[in-house]
Amino acid sequence: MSEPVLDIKNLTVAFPDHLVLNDLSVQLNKGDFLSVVGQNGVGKTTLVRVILHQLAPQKGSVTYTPNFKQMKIGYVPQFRNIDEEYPLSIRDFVGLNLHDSHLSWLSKNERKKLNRIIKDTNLESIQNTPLGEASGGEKQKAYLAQALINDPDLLILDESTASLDSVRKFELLDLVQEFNVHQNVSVLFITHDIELAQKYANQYLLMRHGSYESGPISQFKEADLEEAEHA
Ligand SMILES: Nc1ncnc2c1ncn2[C@@H]1O[C@H](COP(=O)(O)OP(=O)(O)OP(=O)(O)O)[C@@H](O)[C@H]1O
Repeated sequence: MSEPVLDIKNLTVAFPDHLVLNDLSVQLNKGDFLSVVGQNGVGKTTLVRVILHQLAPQKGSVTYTPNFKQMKIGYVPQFRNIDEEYPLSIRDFVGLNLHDSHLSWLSKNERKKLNRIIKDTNLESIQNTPLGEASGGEKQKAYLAQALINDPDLLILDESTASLDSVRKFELLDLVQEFNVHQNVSVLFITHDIELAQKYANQYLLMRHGSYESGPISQFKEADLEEAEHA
């Protein structure tokens, strides 16, 4: 039987002026690739903020296995442009997540980890390029490598493929799929792109204002999303 990584039960989040999440329950098992879809403002990022303990729900719970403290979570944000003058190379940027000590240099082990992730995310040939000079697809790959460097149990992609062209979207998600399949990293993928949502996921969560639907991706009906997107 699959082991739950996240068990989200009856989650309710309200801001002073409106209710955003209303009794949302969904489970993410070890090795799942869960696509989360739904129209703008339905609460996808709010859900992520609750999972990351940045926001406390009014009701409901998220249970982490083994527990929140021990769970390693990697996060890849939506594409944002980085100043051309940004001084760090791609390699140094990816390595930022390794620094958990006061030392300003990397240990032998950390260097090994960094070399491995740079290689596994196909960044070797451009690792010394300043991040500010990299293309959009390369920047997103650098964010992905940074999120993966500590071998997360859960990888959250928050519209990370938005504004990439279709070749780069598939390239990024092919990489994610490698880690999902071969290293059993569970993935929560927020997207408006139905093609990607269906191609890579084994599970889906369709969010509507106040009602939710989830299950194996084979049961996902595009018509439901269209209806939800235009509700
Ligand atoms: N701190 C806050 N205070 C008040 N309202 C908020 C706050 N954060 C989010 N909201 C509102 O909650 C709703 C859900 O926002 P959220 O960002 O979770 O939606 P989303 O589904 O991720 O949307 P999108 O697809 O546009 O990113 C929106 O109406 C938003 O304006």
